[in-house]
Amino acid sequence: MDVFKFGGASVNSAEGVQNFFKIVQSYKNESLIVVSAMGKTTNALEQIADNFFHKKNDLVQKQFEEVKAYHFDIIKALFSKENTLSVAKIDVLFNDLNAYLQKPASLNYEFEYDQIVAYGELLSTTIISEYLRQKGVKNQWVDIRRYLKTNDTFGEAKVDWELSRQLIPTAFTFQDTFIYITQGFIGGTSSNLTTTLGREGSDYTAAILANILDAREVSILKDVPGVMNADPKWLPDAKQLKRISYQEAIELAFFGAKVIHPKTIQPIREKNIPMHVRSFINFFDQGTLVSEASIEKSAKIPIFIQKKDQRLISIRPKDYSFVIEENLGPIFSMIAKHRLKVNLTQNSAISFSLCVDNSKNIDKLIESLKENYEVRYNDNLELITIRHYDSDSINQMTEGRNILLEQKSRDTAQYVLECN
Ligand SMILES: Nc1ncnc2c1ncn2[C@@H]1O[C@H](COP(=O)(O)OP(=O)(O)O)[C@@H](O)[C@H]1O
Ligand SMILES: N[C@@H](CC(=O)OP(=O)(O)O)C(=O)O
Repeated sequence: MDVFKFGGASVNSAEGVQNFFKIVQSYKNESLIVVSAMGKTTNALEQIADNFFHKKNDLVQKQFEEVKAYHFDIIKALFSKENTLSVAKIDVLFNDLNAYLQKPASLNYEFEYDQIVAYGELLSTTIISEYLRQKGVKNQWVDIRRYLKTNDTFGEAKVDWELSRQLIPTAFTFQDTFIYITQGFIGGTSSNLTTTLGREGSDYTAAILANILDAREVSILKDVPGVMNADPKWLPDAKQLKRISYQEAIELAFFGAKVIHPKTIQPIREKNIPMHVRSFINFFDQGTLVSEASIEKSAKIPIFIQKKDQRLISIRPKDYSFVIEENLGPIFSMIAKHRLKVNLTQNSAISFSLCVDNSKNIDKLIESLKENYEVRYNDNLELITIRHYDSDSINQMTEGRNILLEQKSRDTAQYVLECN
């Protein structure tokens, strides 16, 4: 059995869904297909959740109608007039969501977020499963929330592996069907409340299912030919990497290469399952193979990762005491409490610097830190990471730029730079 993951970009239009059908139709093995919300639907639902929580009802209704119209444009192009049954199934989901939005919100923001945002994947998978059925491709739609169990950390739920290992094999038996369609990114608590695994978590869902079901391989379908040595939207002459090791893939994801979700590699590596990152446009092209095998020469070329919108925070104890473990412990627990992603740290005797993704929680962190520390920061910075760097690649990235902080290890060089 093979696991596929189709991201939002692959199914952002009726043509995308038709292309999905062509790929599935041409594939002859048992397939479990994980799908994300269509296009930028999760972003739109995030806004609805935010306005719902803050009781901005007019905006909620307007944005709900926009999401509905976007999906119905696709539905109209896909379904025949006679296929009222499929359209009715999709309508049920919109009616459920609309009914939810009419009720008062609870006081738990993350809970409300998950209940609303999960509709993106419920809608996309229903539309796709029904379209395949209309085209005569037998498949089974699975509500993954019943089988992929998590704790109740809404917004970033942790997988309950023990329970999921018991339940997931009961859903995907391949007895009556060759093809399963299910949702990425979402799960359910043991009391069946909807949760999400964190933004862009569908790759992770594919990896979890592959691990539990001992898949033969995983294919992640993207709008790029594979993993490149840079985001081609940033550096257009980026080169494709034909083959990389699990370790390299984890490093790339950790440093922020958006092409693979950071949590994806661990579950497939544990079972030594190969993963192909390949184009949904040219599905039969080779793509990038991620596996145990050592990095090929091609992967040893410099790999560039850009993270925008960074903040560099410098912290100094007010009493000029050394920055040692007893200071670092409380600083890191404050960072964890505010759920911030630290991308780089550096310390001297009496100061500690960290480079973090900008987010609304940073100001709260800075306020908390100011109780015991002097805090300074720079905004609107760029963090560039170069794996397998050499002097040319460093020059290419830093020449003529103001470097605020730099750090090098044997394999990786990182630069916090002012934006030009
Ligand atoms: N090293 C890289 N190689 C390939 N693509 C990359 C890389 N770094 C960032 N990307 C970006 O990742 C995008 C694909 O990932 P993503 O948008 O998350 O796909 P999806 O949401 O469809 O799963 C590409 O369009 C590309 O801009
Ligand atoms: N739809 C979710 C999950 C996801 O992984 O999406 P995508 O595969 O399009 O990145 C999100 O946008 O966060």
